[in-house]
This record gives sequence, C-alpha cells and structure tokens, in this order.
Amino acid sequence: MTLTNEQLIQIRRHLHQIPELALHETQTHEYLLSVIKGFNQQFLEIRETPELPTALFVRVQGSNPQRTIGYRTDIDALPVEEKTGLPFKSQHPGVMHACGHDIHMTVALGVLNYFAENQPKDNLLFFFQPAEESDYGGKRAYEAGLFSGKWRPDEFYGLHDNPDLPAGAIGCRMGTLFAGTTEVNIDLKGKGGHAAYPQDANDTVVAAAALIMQVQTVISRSIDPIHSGVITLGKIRGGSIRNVIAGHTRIEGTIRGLTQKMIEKIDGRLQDICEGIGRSFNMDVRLGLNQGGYWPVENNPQLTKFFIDYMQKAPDVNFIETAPAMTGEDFGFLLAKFPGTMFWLGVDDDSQLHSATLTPDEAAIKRGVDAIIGFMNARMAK
Ligand SMILES: CC(=O)N[C@@H](CCC[C@H](N)C(=O)O)C(=O)O
Repeated sequence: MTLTNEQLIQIRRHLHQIPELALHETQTHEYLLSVIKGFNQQFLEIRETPELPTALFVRVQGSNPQRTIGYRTDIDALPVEEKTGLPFKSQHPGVMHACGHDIHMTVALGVLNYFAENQPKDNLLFFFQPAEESDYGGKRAYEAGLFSGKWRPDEFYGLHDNPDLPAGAIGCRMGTLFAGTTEVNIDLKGKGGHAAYPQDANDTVVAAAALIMQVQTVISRSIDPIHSGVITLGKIRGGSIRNVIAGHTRIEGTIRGLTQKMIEKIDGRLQDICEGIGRSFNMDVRLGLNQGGYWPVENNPQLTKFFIDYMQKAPDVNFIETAPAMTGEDFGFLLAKFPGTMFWLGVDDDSQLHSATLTPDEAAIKRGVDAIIGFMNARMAK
C-alpha cells in the first residue's frame, strides 16, 4: 500500500524522536528495517552489512533494467540539545536531528515505498547511510566493498534539506554544490603550574589564544578574495580551574573550501601557524587534519543537466537554481566514485541547519517524494 502524507509525517516524527550519533544509529536502523519490511516485498531485496552494522541497503529489481539507479540518504544526528518544544521532540537527551536527516530518511522511504508498489524499469538501490556528520559512512561503505556486483549504482542521487528554500522546492546547480571539509584537531602541550608562578609553567591557554588569532588571518590574508574558504574553530577545552595554569589545551574545528586545491592551501597555512606557535611558545603543538570522505560535492555534468531540465519542466516542481554552499557532505566522496547529482529540498525554516530550534516544514516531505519519483521515472524512460 502506498504511504499517505499522514503516514509519512508519522514516520518522520518517530524518527525525529530517536536521533542517534554517527555509527551508533541502531534504533534508527531497526525502525527503518521494520518500516521497509512492511512494504510489498515482491521486488525488494534487503541487505544488512556487518562491515557497517547500522547501514541498510535495499535493492528494487527492475522489470527491464538498463542500469542501477542509486539513491542515498544519511541517517545520523547531532550532539545538540533540542529546543524546539515540539510534542515529538527528541527522546535522546543531548542528541537531535538538527540537520534534518529525519526528513531525508522519510523522503527516501516514500520513494522506496512507491517503487515497491510500482515496479521500476531499471534496478534501484537505496543506501541508508550512517555517519554523515562525522566519521564519513559513505567512504567507509565504499572501502568495505559494499557497492560491488549488483549493489553497484551506475548513477547516484541524494538530497539535503535547506531551510532557506520554500517547502518542497528543489534546488540544484551544475558543478560544485557543497564544499569539501577537513576536520581539525589541535593539541597544545605545555607545562601546568600554579597561577601565581607563570615563570615556572608553560601556559597552553595563552598559546591557544595566540594561535586562534593567527588562524583568523588565513582567509583574510592568504586566500584570493575572489575565491573562498572558511576556518571555524568550534570547540576549545583547556585547564580545570582558575588558579592552575593549563598544561594542555585542545582546539577542534573545520576547514571548508569549494575546491580540493583551496582545502589543501588552507591546510598548509594551518600547519605553518601550528609549527610557528610551537616554536615561539616552546611547546608541543600537534595538528591533526582529517578530510575523511568530505570531498567537494561535484555534480556530474550530463546527469545534473538531465536532472535540472526535468525539475525545471515538471509542472508540480518549484525548481530554484542555487549557489554553492560551504556546508560539507560526505556524499562528495561517493560522487567522485559514481556519477550523480546532489540537490537541495527546501524546508522553509527561520532556524539554520545544526540549530537547536530547527523545525523543517513537513509539507516538504510529500513534495520531495513526488519530485524524486517523477525524476526517476523520467530517467528510466531514457
Ligand atoms: C550538511 C552538513 O551540515 N554537513 C556537515 C558535514 C560535516 C563535515 C565534517 N565532519 C566537518 O566538520 O568538517 C557540515 O558541518 O557541513
């Protein structure tokens, strides 16, 4: 039976209440499995993967397949304490679907449900991916060989919700949609001591302050202003009490750039600054850079042209051409391995992604499902 709009909303609300962090999405996995097992099983093959236990793959057998079309949704949540006040708010303290992956999963289930009832011409592959926010589940799945044989998509699609677009609008662009990112970890190791005797200690809080201020010059002084990059240091922890000099301080952040060259340039400047701070403060400053799977999201030219042409012409789709965004997505890694397209789904909200008050408009779900079904049917007719 095809899921109604009300049923889709109930599914989304359930998923919203059980958010889980990257690689720990066990309850989400079980729920997704139970929903999918309730669909018509005639054309479906469900695959669980011990190599990546919270992932889920579902294949829909096509009636006269020329190709396998992949569709990916991410399933993890963020360490954010929800402040929406919704009656269906997160039941997991300190964890929230603050990036809208509950919406992403529900749209994927809606599309899968439709094709379980209406056998597609081509094969379809649905990938419910753990760990998008950190730990790059897409790359992990690829490196574990999970896309081999009949589980290999010939082309791959995926969406991200966008609070700045009207609910249900589809946004996309040719070329780069999202930035590549590098996770940054800096450990400063000096010497702790009494607050009254700084001459006998080596204060990592002071060195961290100098480092942070120098990092602020990277984008403004080392990057061509016509191009763009971001460094955000989102977390700092050092010391234990006001009157003890901190012997260790840790800083965590993220670098973003629209090209790999830009990311590498910023990485290099950060390395220089950490080395310089280490020398001038005579302490050990260790920089860890980890790009994981967060490569720039590069849309394939031919497939994306077809996608945009379809969305622009579809009578019920509000298509909006968008600018590149500095958000990251590890779908960038998969799009470097398989041609495809990433796009936005508008969810019309005043709160931004990663905000404790993110409240996507649920009207986006059904509109997204319908737009993707329409696109897939058009693609299969080619
Ligand atoms: C859409 C979105 O918000 N994605 C995340 C991806 C995380 C990238 C990585 N863990 C990092 O922090 O660099 C984002 O923060 O853009």
